[in-house]
Parts: sequence; structure tokens; C-alpha cells
Amino acid sequence: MDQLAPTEKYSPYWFFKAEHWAGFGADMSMTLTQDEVARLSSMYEPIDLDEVRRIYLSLSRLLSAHVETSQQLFRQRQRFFNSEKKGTKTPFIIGMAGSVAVGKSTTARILKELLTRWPSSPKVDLVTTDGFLHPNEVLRRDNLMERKGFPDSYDVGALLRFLSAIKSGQPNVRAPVYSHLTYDVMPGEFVTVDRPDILIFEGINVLQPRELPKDGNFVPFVSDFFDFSIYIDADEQIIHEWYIDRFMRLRETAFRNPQSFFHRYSQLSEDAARAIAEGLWANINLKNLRENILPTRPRADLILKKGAGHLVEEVAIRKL
Ligand SMILES: Nc1ncnc2c1ncn2[C@@H]1O[C@H](COP(=O)(O)OP(=O)(O)OP(=O)(O)O)[C@@H](O)[C@H]1O
Ligand SMILES: CC(C)(CO)[C@@H](O)C(=O)NCCC(=O)O
Repeated sequence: MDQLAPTEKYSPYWFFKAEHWAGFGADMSMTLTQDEVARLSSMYEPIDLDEVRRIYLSLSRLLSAHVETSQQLFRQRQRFFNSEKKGTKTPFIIGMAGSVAVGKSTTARILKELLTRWPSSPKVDLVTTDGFLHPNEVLRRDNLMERKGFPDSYDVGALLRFLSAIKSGQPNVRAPVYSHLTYDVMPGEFVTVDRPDILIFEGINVLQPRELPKDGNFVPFVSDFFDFSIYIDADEQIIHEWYIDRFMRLRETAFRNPQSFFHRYSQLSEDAARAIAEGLWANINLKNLRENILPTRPRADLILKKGAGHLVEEVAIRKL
């Protein structure tokens, strides 16, 4: 870096404006094939493919360098232990944090598609922490329905057991599944994670620490299992707009389904529905962002700062 911002010199991060970051991918020989472009475009949301080329392709290359290095280290350690310790390399876990509606799932899906293209990681799985929320029945019982997404609304024990099983190299590890349609965990539904090269583990709470037990028992943090972590960031007002926009779009689509938990909101006037969305944002999600999510940002290895239109404006990455 020839132009160290005064604050950067003493920061654990390097900061790159998006245009600067885009230059790092300029000589990347791998280009997106027509098929891959079609696959990315057909994923749920319209994704700006220039943005994929500008930001995410090089990011996926850098991540794949981390994956390759950890695979090399695995082989070196095997030699060190005279091959006494056999077994397979456990998945490289990427944790992805950020506010509700900041675009974690979308970013995770883009990275999954791109990462599978690099030789070191043909198999990439994606799991969200939503499935580890307590079911509504439990949240209602414990008066936590207005605290969905707050630390106490998750079954952290189950979440840690899941990650521990993945990192111990177990095959066919199951994660519970959440439905945004029914607004609840789906009883008896699971996704199975079978020794992928990479697991992207995405959720608002993945970088949160927890209270250490007084009895001296070992209690890991979720992030203890991560090989790399990403925080998706944007200014509060912008995330607020994305949340309301998404809610109003869902009102025209998914909420129309009579099975939708929010079906009643599709019958309301636009203004009344907007008022509901504003309430959910202010009383639950914004509060959670300020109290429990944003404070975890400095724990990430990489921060993607987005601006209007979901375009990345700045990338911060930890110096090694
Ligand atoms: N790169 C992107 N380009 C265009 N739109 C995007 C992008 N990322 C996210 N969005 C839009 O922003 C909204 C929020 O995105 P998404 O659902 O991925 O967020 P999230 O962080 O996973 O939210 P939650 O925590 O509520 O599950 C969605 O409506 C999505 O369409
Ligand atoms: C499931 C979570 C917590 C995270 O994805 C979120 O989408 C949510 O439901 N928050 C609660 C308030 C709301 O309905 O927006």
C-alpha cells in the first residue's frame, strides 16, 4: 500500500475503496462462463454481474488461497505426526455476520457459486443460523417472540454441537431448517452437511461472544470454529430501507400464501403494512443491530461495506 490512510497505519485492517479492490481481479484468468452467469442471475434476486466481477470474483480467489494454504498445512501436519494422525481434512469454515436484511444470504450464495469454481473447493455448503432459533412454541413460552434474533432466542448449544461435529470431520451432520414462510423452525426438517471443502455459516449471531461459565467448564465461542470470517456492513439507514423494501415486496408475493405467518399483512393497506414493517425494524432488528451485531464487526477478518443499491464501497481486510 503506498497511500496509507493515517488511521490505517495503526489499524489491524487495510482499507480498499471498491475501485482499488476491483484492480486485484484484473488479471484473473478465470472468467465467468455463460452457464455460470445464467446460474448466478437466476438465483432469487437480480444480482449485478458487474458487481460480481468487480468485487466477489477476486474475493473468492483470495478465499481460495486461504483454503489452499489450510490444505497444505493439513498435509504438513500429517507428515509432522508421521502419518499417525490420519483422517480427512475437515471443512474450511467461513463465518458470515451482519444485520438482518444486509444481504448475508445473497452474498453467501454468490460466494458459494464462485468458490465451487476453484480447484481446492469443488464442494461448498451453506448453512444459516436461522435453523438454530428456538421454535416459536419455546419463544412464546419464554416471552421471547419480540426478541427473535437476539442471543437468547437461539439454541447455542445445538449450534456449537453442529460446528464441533463438522470440525471433527464427521460425515452427514444435520442442521435444523427455518422457514421464513411459517416464521418458525420446521419440525423434522434438516439439511445434511457431508464433509464439504468449505462450509459457509451465515447468521446475525456468528461473531457473538458469550459469557464464560463460572465452573471452569470449556465453552467455545461459535467463531472458535471459523477459519475465516466476513462481516457485511452498511449504514443503518440504508439497511433500514432494504428491510422495508423487502417486507413490502414480500407482501406482494410470499405473504399472499395463506400458509405465510404474515399472510394477514398482505390484506392490509400499504400504509398499515409499512407501519408494521417499521415497528419490526425499530423494535427488534435495529435494536439487535445496535446491541448485539454491530459490536461484533471488529472481530471479522474481512468487512464488506455496501452502499445504496447494494454496491460494495469499501473492503477492509485484516493485515496478516
Ligand atoms: N448483492 C445484492 N444485490 C441486490 N440485492 C441484494 C443484494 N444483497 C441483498 N440484496 C437484497 O437485500 C435484501 C436483504 O438480503 P438478504 O435476504 O440476502 O439479507 P440477509 O442479511 O440474509 O437477511 P436476514 O438476516 O433477514 O435473512 C433482499 O431483498 C435482497 O434481495
Ligand atoms: C430470522 C431472523 C432473526 C434472522 O434472519 C430475522 O429474519 C427475523 O425474523 N427477525 C425478527 C423480526 C422480523 O420479523 O423481522
